[in-house]
Amino acid sequence: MSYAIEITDLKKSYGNTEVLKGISFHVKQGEIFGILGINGAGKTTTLECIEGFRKYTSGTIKVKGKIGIQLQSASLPSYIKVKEAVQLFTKWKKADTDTSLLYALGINDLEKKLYTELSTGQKRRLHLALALIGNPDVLFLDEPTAGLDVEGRISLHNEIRKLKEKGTTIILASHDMSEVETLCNRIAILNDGVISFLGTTGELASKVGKRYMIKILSEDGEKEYSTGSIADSLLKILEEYKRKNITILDLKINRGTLEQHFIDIAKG
Ligand SMILES: Nc1ncnc2c1ncn2[C@@H]1O[C@H](COP(=O)(O)OP(=O)(O)OP(=O)(O)O)[C@@H](O)[C@H]1O
Repeated sequence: MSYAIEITDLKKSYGNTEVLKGISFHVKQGEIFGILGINGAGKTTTLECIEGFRKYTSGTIKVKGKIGIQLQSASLPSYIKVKEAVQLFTKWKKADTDTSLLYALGINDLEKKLYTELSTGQKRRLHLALALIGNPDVLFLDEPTAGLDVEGRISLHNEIRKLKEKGTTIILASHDMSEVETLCNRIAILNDGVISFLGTTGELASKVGKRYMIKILSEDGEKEYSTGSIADSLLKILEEYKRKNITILDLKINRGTLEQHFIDIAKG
């Protein structure tokens, strides 16, 4: 198996605070790998160490091939034109001048606009286009669709999938489980400086599949019950409502979502 990224026992401290306490994982060539965690879990720190932007305390990091990094918002000057940003990155990466990326990402008609005039979605697309200049083998995305509406997210997700189909290895950080579920082959969930889950989203889903959520809306308000056995629990719950003479207005049963399981794991 060929790996694009290999991380072994990576540790990073800011002052006396150890944020990464020895994490190890590898990313296979051509896969989309997701790093998940709640705010402050260390996702950006991990990405920046791998990208080479941040010094780490110890451990080893190996990355194969050319890398492309999607900028965070506010990384570009407000008054740079889209065209100028593209030219700057093309020169910096010693790449061929090529506007097909702008066409592919649907932002070709924005060339004369100033960065500050772009919408959040347009900025994200520009950041992706800039990261793709020079045709990277490994692409780093940090919260690639943060702040986008549903349509914007779906459309950017499609672009990311197309890149995977072309063979680009993608590592992305997100706290959005649904984004990761739809895009990633494998994920690592960071919690308290260590990886608390490493595997496929399918493996995570099979754990979740064993639990169900029963949601009951009554004249007393809404209550949620988590159970592994619908029949036993539902019977007990309904008997309880009958005994207390509380009217049930609505009842829903859902399979536990990956989101709920992620929150359980991410918060330890
Ligand atoms: N430059 C820095 N100096 C000191 N502490 C920092 C620095 N950057 C990050 N931290 C701390 O390290 C921890 C991890 O931060 P990081 O940004 O990597 O988390 P994250 O998972 O990406 O969070 P978010 O989802 O909020 O972006 C946080 O507690 C943060 O306060």
